[in-house]
Amino acid sequence: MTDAVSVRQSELELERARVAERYARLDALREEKERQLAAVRRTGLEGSLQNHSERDAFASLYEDRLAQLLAVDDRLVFGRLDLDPERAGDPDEERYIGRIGLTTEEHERLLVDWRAAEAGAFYQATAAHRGRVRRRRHLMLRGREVRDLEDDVLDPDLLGQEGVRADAQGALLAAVTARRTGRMGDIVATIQAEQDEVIRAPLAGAVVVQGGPGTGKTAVALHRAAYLLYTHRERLARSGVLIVGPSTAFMRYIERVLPSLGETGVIMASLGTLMPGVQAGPERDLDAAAVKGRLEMAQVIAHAVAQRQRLLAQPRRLMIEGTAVKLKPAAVRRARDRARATGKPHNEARVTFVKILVRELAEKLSKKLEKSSGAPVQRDLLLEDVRTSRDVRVALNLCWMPLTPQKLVGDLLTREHLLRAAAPWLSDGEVGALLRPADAPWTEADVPLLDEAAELLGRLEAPVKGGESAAQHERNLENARASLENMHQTLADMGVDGVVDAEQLAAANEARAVRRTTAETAAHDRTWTYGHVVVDEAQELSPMQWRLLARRCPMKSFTIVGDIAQSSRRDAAGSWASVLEPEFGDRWRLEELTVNYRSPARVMRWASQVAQAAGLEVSRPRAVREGEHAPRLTVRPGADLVALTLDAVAGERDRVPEGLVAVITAAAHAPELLAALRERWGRARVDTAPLPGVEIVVATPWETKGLEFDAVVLAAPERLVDDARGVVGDLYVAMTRATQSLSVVSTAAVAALPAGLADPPA
Ligand SMILES: Nc1ncnc2c1ncn2[C@@H]1O[C@H](COP(=O)(O)OP(=O)(O)OP(=O)(O)O)[C@@H](O)[C@H]1O
Repeated sequence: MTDAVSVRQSELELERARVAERYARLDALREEKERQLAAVRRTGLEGSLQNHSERDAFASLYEDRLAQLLAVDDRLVFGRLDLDPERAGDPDEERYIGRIGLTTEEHERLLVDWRAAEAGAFYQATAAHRGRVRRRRHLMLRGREVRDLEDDVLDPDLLGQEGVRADAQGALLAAVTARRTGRMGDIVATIQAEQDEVIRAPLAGAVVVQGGPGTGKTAVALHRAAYLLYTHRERLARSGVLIVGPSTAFMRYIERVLPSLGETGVIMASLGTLMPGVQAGPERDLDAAAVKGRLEMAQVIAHAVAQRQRLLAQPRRLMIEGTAVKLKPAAVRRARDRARATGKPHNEARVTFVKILVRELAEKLSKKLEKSSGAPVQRDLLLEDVRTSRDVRVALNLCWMPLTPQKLVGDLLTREHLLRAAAPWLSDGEVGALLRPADAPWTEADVPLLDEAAELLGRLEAPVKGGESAAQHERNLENARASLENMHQTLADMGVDGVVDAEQLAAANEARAVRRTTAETAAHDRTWTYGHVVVDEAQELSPMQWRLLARRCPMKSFTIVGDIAQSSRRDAAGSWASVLEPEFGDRWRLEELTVNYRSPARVMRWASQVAQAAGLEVSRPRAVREGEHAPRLTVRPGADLVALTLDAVAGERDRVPEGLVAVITAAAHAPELLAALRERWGRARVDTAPLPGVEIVVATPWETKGLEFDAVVLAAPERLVDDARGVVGDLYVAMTRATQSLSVVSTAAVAALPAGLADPPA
């Protein structure tokens, strides 16, 4: 054995022992939490606690911690920093970096959470600016086992020592070339300096992260969410962090990243699920999407609401308990104006409208009754008669009907006269694009319209009084305090250490409430305002979708990631400034990511060539590797697309054994290709999403937005551009999904191919 090999071997042995020590501590902590949890549950069963909610609060506290401890098992430790001593004469310092922080029972530090300030140097130190860092060591684990290590030596004094390499890139390269599973993984072990800067940017304000394909925007956005939750735990546990992505397929793709970083409390939503109670599908009609996305739709909705507050053309005779009373247009107008003047939303202002008219009608009725009977009547009793009169109810409803957002928007999109009245400036073509059958399902483009309507309509039931949440927190805190003594005593009796304070217990209750609203925010609380919102693939959002999101976080604390060039939108703005101007003005800052970790350089050259030929301004990130496989183009005019695609897929499966292959194609071709691929490779291996066991995915560009695959076969590229009415964004997205290899197949004439596609660069 050479010296270098033996040094390396002994270093590996050392690290294996150190890592094992940290796993042992993790296991011990898990056992402890399991014991505590079991004890709490037992106390509940024995009925010795004040009530179930106390037991549940404690149980959920322990469950949360246990879930976190369980989630970080894979590659718990991934780095070591060797540091100069803080003061001369001190010993050298070693710091292990991992997914969570761990200490020994004696409170000595075993592992530093990657998000802690003390871990920052692991990501930021460079040879030029090394700070106290002498060496950065990457520990490469599979599961719990240390497979390899790699040193990045920053202190020149260490260079030349046996087994030591400088400026190592192996950990990064191993990560970026690994086979894809169809689910995004975390990058916590190899976050690069420019990414780290974005991840650790301050919470306040809006940060826009622009970057070409594969620069890690999604990864960075998710790690930033984890960082913010760690750093601002108090604040964000209560208000919550919302992560928004383009589609449910994308949300599924990313859903494991945060749990693997020990964070489970975020709320994830696709553009179609942002309106509670509405599950909207994609908007397939590009014209309708374009009109619905325009900011002026806010005005259309406002008009539509105002037009549901109608006046009377002529007096109306109403029968109340057998007596006729007249409702006059002027009275309705006065009541309407006073109701509007309250500034309340439609349904809430209606209460005022109804109250005024009921009182006036009761007044008239009493006068009439007094006149006919000659005796005074008790007016209070008449109010009830007026309120319950069928005629009155019908008349008042005709003037000012209580409305749900679904009713308002549904009517608007199905009844031409209502639409034209609310939006007289729309052209016939635009009106035609918006109108749809009454039973048409909701689409993503409808969601902001519904949200706008909900805002202007207000609640149907009585409004909840303000200031509830602070008062509620006080009450929670009080309950928690009251229960603690009893709880601690019970736990102490059982020999369990209940290290929780009242504030923690109250926060746990509230955090649980936030988490419950993960599903329920969507289901119930449209007005919930988040502490931070992360928007991925942000170039896809329409102005109306931005308006909705701004409402979800009035503090405008946002992380916005995207790539303007990848937009599918025909009316896409050419710059972030114009996208963000309406909601953010100039109060946002731009960060750029410049390195592509996904696609090989040879794939990117081709994709960029196509994008530029179409006049798209693309970021040209530097790819971290050239790639092994030259991209392939097969053009056979008039041939069978299915046969060509099957051949190409077979070729890619040979090139990238055990790789995940995607066939990306237009919606019109997807069904026949899916059927043919299933026939050839079996049903279980071929599907429309990268589900477990699937080896070949058939999808449209929209469905693959944000995703990646080892190899991509792009079938009928010309059709993608036609379907997008000439917008090349979808084609560009499709070409940039491959981590290893790309084949393009077409049965069109070469002249019909999108510009730049016919001659792939070498
Ligand atoms: N520092 C890193 N270390 C290892 N892998 C990384 C790193 N940064 C990014 N990656 C990997 O590169 C790939 C692309 O990342 P990601 O999907 O976040 O890019 P993106 O910019 O959102 O791409 P797109 O805009 O094309 O959807 C992912 O597999 C991600 O894990």
